[in-house]
Amino acid sequence: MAHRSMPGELLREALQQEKPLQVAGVIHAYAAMLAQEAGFRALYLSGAGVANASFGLPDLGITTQNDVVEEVRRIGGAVQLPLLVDADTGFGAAFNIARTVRELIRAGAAGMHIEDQIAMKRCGHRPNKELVGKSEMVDRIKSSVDARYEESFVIMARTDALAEEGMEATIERAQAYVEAGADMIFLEAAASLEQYRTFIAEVDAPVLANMTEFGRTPLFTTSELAEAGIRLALYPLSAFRAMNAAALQVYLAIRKEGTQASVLNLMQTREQLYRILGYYEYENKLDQLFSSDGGSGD
Ligand SMILES: C[C@](O)(C(=O)O)[C@H](CC(=O)O)C(=O)O
Ligand SMILES: [Mg+2]
Repeated sequence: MAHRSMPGELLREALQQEKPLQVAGVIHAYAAMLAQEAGFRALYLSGAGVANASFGLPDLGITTQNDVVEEVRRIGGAVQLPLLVDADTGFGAAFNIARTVRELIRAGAAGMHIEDQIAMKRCGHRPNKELVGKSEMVDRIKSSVDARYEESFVIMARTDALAEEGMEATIERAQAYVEAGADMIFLEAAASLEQYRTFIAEVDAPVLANMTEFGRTPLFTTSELAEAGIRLALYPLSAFRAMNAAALQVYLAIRKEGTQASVLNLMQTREQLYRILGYYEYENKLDQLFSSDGGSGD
């Protein structure tokens, strides 16, 4: 039987094909289909996205392991692309973290990132983040690596230390995380390309840069990031923010004008929606299987 690549293998392959690998945030299954249509090789499920979009909650460590795993399953049912998953602080202590890893693998994720904030976490681009000590984070990584029964599953360690502790301490942390088995490092909230360069020179693992909008990190281009040595460029909520702005405009227009005529240009057409869903193939299948002459006769 032909070997079918595991999601983790697909993510690792994609990392070789594109430098930096652009990773598109998708808040749900249909967004994943849109990102696939646009040609991305890797997708991302944002913790903020799950909290904000699916639950109307802020990104403060309120959603659960199961909330995230459920979303991973749905996305995996819609697309084949490898999915990197935001596991926040791992959803508990050592055994919970181990279960997070196993459940994510079972749900079809390609990898996850786990961060060094305390469980009552905040968005990485907000002030007053609080971190666990280096050794506690090392324990989180060890629990993750130990629980990984599919070896290609990517365990990425995210450090939020830069804003709180400065570059030297951040590098020390990242080195310890790699030593503990992290495959890749997510350097959160860097403020300049120079910071990426300094960090990458000292850390022996592929580094991800978070290009989230309206945060601490300027919106660097892929060529700027490539030049600085960045291997993954993340756009966690870009499409979500755009969807939200468009949706609000549509709601306001309908309410104010009594018709949606003026905002049709903001909308995807029925034809576009159906094409990306593969709707027509389903319809053909219906016709083929259940056409009126060969049917049950009702
Ligand atoms: C990447 C992130 O962890 C997320 O959940 O998407 C957020 C993104 C954001 O709030 O802009 C983060 O950077 O903490
Ligand atoms: Mg997050």
